[in-house]
Order: sequence, then structure tokens, then C-alpha cells
Amino acid sequence: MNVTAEHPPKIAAKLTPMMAQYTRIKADAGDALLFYRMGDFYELFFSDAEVAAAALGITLTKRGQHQGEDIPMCGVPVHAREQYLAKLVRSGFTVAICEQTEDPAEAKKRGAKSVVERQIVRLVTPGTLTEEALLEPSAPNHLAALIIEGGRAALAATDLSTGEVSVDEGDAETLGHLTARLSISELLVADEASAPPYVSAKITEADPRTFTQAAAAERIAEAYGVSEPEGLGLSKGLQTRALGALIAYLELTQIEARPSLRVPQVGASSAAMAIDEATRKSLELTETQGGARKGSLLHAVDRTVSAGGGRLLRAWLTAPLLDPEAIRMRHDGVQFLHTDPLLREALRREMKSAPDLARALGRIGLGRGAPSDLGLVAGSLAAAQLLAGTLAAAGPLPHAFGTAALPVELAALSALLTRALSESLSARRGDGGFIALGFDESLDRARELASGAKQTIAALEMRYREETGIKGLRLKLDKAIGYCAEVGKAQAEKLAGHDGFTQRRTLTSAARFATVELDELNREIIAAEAAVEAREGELFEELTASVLAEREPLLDCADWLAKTDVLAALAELAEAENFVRPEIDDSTAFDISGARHSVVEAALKRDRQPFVPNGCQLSEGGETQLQLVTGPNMAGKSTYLRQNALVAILAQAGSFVPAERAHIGVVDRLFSRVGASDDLARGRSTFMVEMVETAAILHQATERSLVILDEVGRGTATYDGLSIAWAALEHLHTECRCRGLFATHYHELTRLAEELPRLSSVSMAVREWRGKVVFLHEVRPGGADRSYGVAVARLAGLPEGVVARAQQVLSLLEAQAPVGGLVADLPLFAAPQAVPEQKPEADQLREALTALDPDDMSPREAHEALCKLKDLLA
Ligand SMILES: Nc1ncnc2c1ncn2[C@@H]1O[C@H](COP(=O)(O)OP(=O)(O)OP(=O)(O)O)[C@@H](O)[C@H]1O
Repeated sequence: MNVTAEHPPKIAAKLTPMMAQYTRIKADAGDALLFYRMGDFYELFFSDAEVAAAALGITLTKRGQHQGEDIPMCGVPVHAREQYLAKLVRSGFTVAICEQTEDPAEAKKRGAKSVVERQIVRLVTPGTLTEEALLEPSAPNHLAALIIEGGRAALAATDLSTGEVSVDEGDAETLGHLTARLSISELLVADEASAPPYVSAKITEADPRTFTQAAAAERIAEAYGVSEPEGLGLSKGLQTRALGALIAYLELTQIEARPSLRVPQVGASSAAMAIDEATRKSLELTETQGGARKGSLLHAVDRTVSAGGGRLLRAWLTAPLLDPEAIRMRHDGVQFLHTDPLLREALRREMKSAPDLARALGRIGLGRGAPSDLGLVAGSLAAAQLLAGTLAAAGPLPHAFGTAALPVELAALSALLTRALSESLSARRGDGGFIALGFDESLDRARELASGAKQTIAALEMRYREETGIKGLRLKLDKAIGYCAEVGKAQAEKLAGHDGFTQRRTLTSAARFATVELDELNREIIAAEAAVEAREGELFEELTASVLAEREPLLDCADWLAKTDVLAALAELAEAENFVRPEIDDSTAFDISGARHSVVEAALKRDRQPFVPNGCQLSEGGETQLQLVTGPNMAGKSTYLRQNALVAILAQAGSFVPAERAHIGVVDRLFSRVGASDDLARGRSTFMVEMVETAAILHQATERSLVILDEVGRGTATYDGLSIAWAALEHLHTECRCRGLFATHYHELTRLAEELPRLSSVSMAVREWRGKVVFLHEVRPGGADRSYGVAVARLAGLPEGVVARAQQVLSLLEAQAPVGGLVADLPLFAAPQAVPEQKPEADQLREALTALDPDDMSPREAHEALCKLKDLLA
């Protein structure tokens, strides 16, 4: 959604200086809602205020007037800005944050009416969030730039919160795989019309000039300090242009903060199983069709204990690998920890205390780091050291773990941070008190001065009480005048009589006095506190610089922590859920015994129901390459279909699989259409969606692909549906030669299994018991003889009368149907070219019509001609 806040004031009339500044800045902010900083609040004015107040559910008030009309205003407190930002950004708004960039005292020096300098420091958009509170810990937040030209497409993406960057290129036709892998929050395009319709991200039209080769190369050179984009492994053209536009948008939105991006991973998607958006959705990989995480495969298999591990597991599952060697490497890692439960437990315990290093670094890199982020870096390094020690003691490690030892420079950084940081670390940037005592001499001295002056104040209070004889006299901190002597109103006159006490302020029930000594002390305290603040500021900068100097090894360390967490989590999962190590190679085998569907199994377990495991054997060139699955509704067809796809995904992602045994030849592309749903928002009916998706599969599936099709053709009239399913199955078998499972209610299709050599027929077993149908959830060879649709309808609670009538109609229809079903007598097994050419009657009609000349006909002749035409139709 692209929401635009209309902004009315065309202000030529006289404005207050502040309003004049506001209008100027608002003009720069364009469509974004302007958060205009005023002290402890961000204020919004005019239509921005109206829009934001409605979206946030906060009070709309007014402030001053413009051209005789009240100016609408609303405000949000600075300390609570994140929650408001989150709400606005999620509702599709862009927010421009405008800060005071000058000390109000400085502004005052220019004159009483002068306005504090303000500037927009950042545009907050869905794809550029970095605040912890606005992000899900275990999900990435991707901003991507897309360019499509000449049938090719390139996609550059970054997760700004961690600085990761990827660039991929492919045929425009396979673009769906590129965009689907990343779950993008915001997609930049040069022209909104070129945005693919299936992307659910916010679409942002970026300046088309940023997509040009020259501009893009310049941006990349500047961001990465390389003279040519090729130095980063990028090809000239689309890849460079997509990444350049992405960086330009970061510059536009992050203003002065220059995000430090990691070196791009180029072409990673071509090393991953291609899984398009529809397949991901239908398999519910990371979320259910309803959008919930619970109920997805990721949720069922996620045993990670750190945020970084959670994100990496998601990345592995959404991009299963293609290289058997790389896959086996991950399996080796899982196996190593699977066979050593004590080591696994120790690692997972130590990992739990590891903070989110990548995101802390992301914030520090953007200049948004707080003292707590330094603490997170220190905590991560401590955890990494502990883990490295534990792993090192475990003996030689499989390659999957990489090198466990921490590089020397990180040990030095870790020691520095441990010495420097105190116990209490504020999460607010600019807060002090984060440097440990004894770390910095000049800071300690300034602190002593400040606290020494405060001790003097306490002593002075006692002395003043004695000297004046006023017991209630207290030294208090007044915001305007500093420390002062306060007495109750009744004592004010008495204190004023004492030498050296000058009354400065009168409150409702008290009076405040200054003395020369107090003035002197106030000056000392202010100076000492300013010195503390300044030194702390310097030290913060120094420490963040030390951290950023080690950014790359730190990010490698974050990757290593995440990987160790994922390997341990997968080993834990394998142990707890009884998964086995799959055998992966370059063959086209798909030989799985006793497989289960993790999500369905977990749901059944909650109801204390057993899951019935089923095997599946497919292989191109073998006896069965395609399986036709028939069986009643509710018998478990969809579950069986999906579980096989999920086993392939898990196996190639590096996980063990929920089966007794599995041997899989690498699957390059996975297609799954299970229960297409309406896409009315895009004006496509269920049947249309199904056909568009089926077309994509028939065009793209290859010998290495795995295709899962559930009830293709069910959304239209029986004969049409059956014919489409029939032809699609033939095409998959003979043209695509892919491995696949095809579930259908058209039992007529089982006839095909007799004709096509590599198509076999299986069905879900049921038993009838006292007129009721009992599902056994077992896959057996051979086709199903009946649908049991009416029996299932009875189970679902259809009125008994309706069920009885349906049974009656069914018996009648079955009695009339040709033996062998709808297709018994049709010449369907003839080769397609043998279908006799027919001269369609439309052609005879056309000939007759062409012969007529209406200008040359009487009404009577015209009538006769019409009758002849009608006869032709008969
Ligand atoms: N292997 C199994 N073991 C135990 N229960 C199962 C199994 N497979 C499926 N079920 C149960 O049966 C229910 C229906 O399964 P599923 O949706 O796969 O059936 P279906 O044959 O595809 O139905 P329909 O044709 O109506 O779409 C599941 O929700 C689950 O509770």
C-alpha cells in the first residue's frame, strides 16, 4: 500500500518563523509523514496530523492558526517513538524523522525569536527498519531492488539490520523463485507497473536514474571502495544496476548514516532449489496460508536458541542446496552433534546466553548504537569464546563448523570491552554511566569532581541549618538556577534576613535562595558533569570505532555462532522427533520409507492420535516416476503429497528427515499446487489461478524437478477438468519426465497408469464398517474404486435426509455410467496427432456468410439466407 499524506498549506501568508521552517522541511519530506522534533515530542501538523492521529488512535489537537484557521496537530513522545513508528510503517506510511540539530542555547544567541536548526535525519520505511523493537528477532527484514529488461531480471537485496547483501540474476520467467526466497518487506522498482503482481512487499517507486549503469557503478564504488563493480563479482548490466539503485535508496533514506554493507553474495539463488511463491505458500514453509508462523514447517522444526540461529535456519529452509557435497557437509555437522548429546547440550546451554551480535553491529554501524549494543558485542564474544573452547575440546570437527577458534583481534576487542564497560548499560543512545570505574583516568577524575561537589552540598546543608537555625532548610536542585536553599513560605522572611541569602524564586509553598558559595558550587558541578559527559561521549566513539574496525571478523563470528546453533538445533530435532540422515546424490532417486508430515504429526500428537507413516518410491528411468494418488476425501492425500515435498526440502536444507530411510537425488525445482485458492484481489478465479500455476509447472519442470499436484482441474466442469488433468499428466510423464505426485478424484485417470510406463497408481486405504467409512491413512498400490464422498459428507454432519437423497442420486448415476467410467469408450490413448482433423461447422458457417452480400439482398432474400445459416448449425 502506498499511502500518501496530502498536505494542504500553500503558505505564502505570514508564518511564524517556526512554521516557516516546518513548511520548508515538510516540502523536502514529500509524501512521508513528518515527525518534527520539539523538545521531548515529535509533533505532526496539518494533514499529517490528521492522518497520523487516525492511524495511531491518538488525540488530534491544534496549535496556533494559519490563514485564520486552526492548525491541526498531534504529537508522540520521543521515548515512545518506536511503538508509533511500528504502527505507521506497518500501515504503509513512510515517516521522515526531523531532529533538532543544534543546541537551543545556541539558537537563543541569534536572538529571542530565532528557531532551533532542524533537519530530516532519516526516512523510516518498511525495508529500512533497524530498531530491535520494530523487528522480529528470528526473521530477516529485506529491502530489495528489482530490474527487468530484455527477458532477464536482477534482484539486489539487503537486510539493513545485519548488513547482509545478495544479488541474483535470472530469466524474467523464473523471477518468482528469486523474490520468493527472500520474503521481502519493501521492493524498489523504477516503475510501479513493472512490479510482479505476486510480491506482497510494499512497492516503492525509486528514482529511475538510480537504475542507470553509470549512476549505479558510482554508488557501488563509493559504498564498497572498489573501482569497478566487477571487483565484487558483479556482472555489468542488470546486477550492477539493481545493487546501485538499492544503495542509492539507502543513501536517500538513511541520510547521513552510511550503512556498512557486507560484500554481496552473488548468484546464491542459482545454488539453491528453486521454489516459487505459490509452492512456498502451499507447503506452508515459513508461515501458514493464514499468515501465522505456528503451523508452518519452520515452526515445527525450529529448535534454535538464538535469534541469529533462528534467522539462519529460516534461510536454510527457504533455500535448500543443490550441491550434494555441500548438503552432506551440513548432514555431517548435524550427525556429529546427534551422536554426542552431552556436547550438544553444552553448546545449546552456552548459546542461549549469546546476544544478537549481527543486529547490534548493524545498529552500531548505522550510528544508532547505544551503550547496551557495546554490551551485546562483549556478551557475544564471551559466549563465542566459551563455545569455541567447548568445541575445541570435542576433538576434530566436521567441516560444517568452520574454524572454531576466535581470531586474535577479536580476543583483544573482547578484553577491551570487558575492561571498559560497567554493569549498567542503557539502551538509549547518549546515556552515560556505561564506562567501568578504573578504565579511564580522566573520566574517573571528572566523576570524582562531580560527586565531590555533591558531597560538599550535603555538608553545606548541615552548616546552613545550624547557622540559620531553620531546621527545614534543604538544598535542592532547581532546573533553572541549580542547587539552592529551599525553605517553607513561613520561613522565607527569616532566611532573607540572613546575610548572603538572596531570594531567587517563590513557589506556592516554598521559597528558594541562592548564596555565593552555592553559585560557585553550581558552576563546579556543571563543569564537572559536562566533563564527564564529554569524556563519556569520546569513549563511546572510541569503543564503537574499535568495534567497527573488526566488523568483518565480528560478522564472521556472528555467522559462526548462528551456524553452530542451527547444527545443534537440527541434531536436537533429529533426536527428539526421530529423524534420520538422508542419502543425497546426483541421481534422480526418490526412495523414501516410513515418512511423516512433521506438522500434521505434531497436531495429531496433541490429540494423542498416531500418525501413519508412508513410503514413496519415484525415479526417472525406474518403474515409477509419477504416482497417481486416489482415495476418498479426508483420507490423507494432501498430507502424503506434502510430506514428500517437505522431506526433500528438509534433506537438501541440511536437516535429517522425518522418515525411516530416505535416498534422494537432488531436486532442482520443486513445484507444489495443493488446493489453489481464489485470488479475487487480482481478479482471478480459483480455476484461473490453478491454470496459470499449472501452466508454469508444465513449462518449467525438468527431469530433476519434483512436482506435487493436488486435484488439478477440479475447479471446472467434470469433462473439462478431467481432460485437463489427463493431458497435464501425459505432459509431465512424457515431456517433463520429472518426478511427481498427482492426487485426483477422477478415478478414470487410473486408466492412464495402465498405458504410461512410468506412471503408477496408489490409493489411500479405507475400510467400511457398519456403513461408515474408516480412514486408515495408508498408501497402497492400485487405484481407489470409490470416492466415499457421500460417506464423508455424512461424517461432516450433512442432514440425514440430504445424505440419503445423495446416495440415491449417486446410485442412479453409477447405474447409467459406462463401464469403466466417463472415459471408457473414448479413443484417448491414441497418439495426439491421430486425433482426426474435423472441419468445424464454424468454418462452413464462415464460408456461407462470406458468400453473402447484404447490400445486394432484398429483405425476403435476407430472411431466407438467415434460415439457411441456421440450418447449417443444426
Ligand atoms: N498419515 C496419516 N496418519 C494419520 N492421520 C492422517 C494421515 N494423513 C492425514 N491424516 C489426517 O487426515 C486429515 C485429512 O488429511 P488430508 O487433508 O491429507 O486428506 P485429503 O485426502 O487430502 O482430503 P481432501 O481430498 O478432502 O482434500 C488430516 O488433517 C489428518 O488429521
